[in-house]
Amino acid sequence: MKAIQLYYPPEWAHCYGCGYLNAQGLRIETYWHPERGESETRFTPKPHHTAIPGFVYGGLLASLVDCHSTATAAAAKAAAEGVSLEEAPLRFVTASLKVDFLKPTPLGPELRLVGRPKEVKGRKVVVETELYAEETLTVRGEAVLVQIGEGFGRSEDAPAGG
Ligand SMILES: CCCCCCCCCCCC(=O)SCCNC(=O)CCNC(=O)[C@H](O)C(C)(C)COP(=O)(O)OP(=O)(O)OC[C@H]1O[C@@H](n2cnc3c(N)ncnc32)[C@H](O)[C@@H]1OP(=O)(O)O
Repeated sequence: MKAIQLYYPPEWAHCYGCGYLNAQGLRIETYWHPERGESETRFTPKPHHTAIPGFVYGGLLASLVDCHSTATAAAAKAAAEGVSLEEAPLRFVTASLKVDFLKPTPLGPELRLVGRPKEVKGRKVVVETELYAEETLTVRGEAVLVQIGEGFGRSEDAPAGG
């Protein structure tokens, strides 16, 4: 199975969280499981991703939820449209990101994010994510992702980062 991010065309592959062309980035890989209607990302934080010793920095966890959600949105929209990402790479950016830190996330174990599309409507997809450290749910996220066109980032409305 090919990670959703690997379908991104090169011009969309520089993102700090999910761009395969960003050597300094997290380069997360998300997989879509059509039989479950869910996505999954696995990531093992490094020692420098520390918040307080022994626990993962929350900003990193938010980044994981963010980029996991954009990938989930692309796969969910493609599934809803009955197209493959190969033939129609769909481009989503994050409009809104909500992250609840339910418990401290231990630094060391591989983390597992499970995403489910809650709404697929027009250009908008809402994705719910659960993040587990081993079997413990430590973070819950909800993101609103909006599909964009080729001209995104080339106008005066371009975002400052991302
Ligand atoms: C395979 C290749 C992939 C390649 C993808 C690789 C990219 C990876 C990106 C990684 C994630 C990031 O960090 S992205 C970077 C951070 N994000 C950004 O910079 C985005 C900055 N914001 C924007 O450019 C804009 O606000 C947009 C594009 C998000 C939305 O503006 P718009 O295009 O005018 O959309 P608009 O018509 O107003 O809204 C469309 C729908 O979304 C809803 N909506 C819009 N904003 C919000 C919001 N903040 N909270 C809730 N809902 C919202 C609206 O109510 C509407 O729903 P309804 O009425 O239809 O129900």
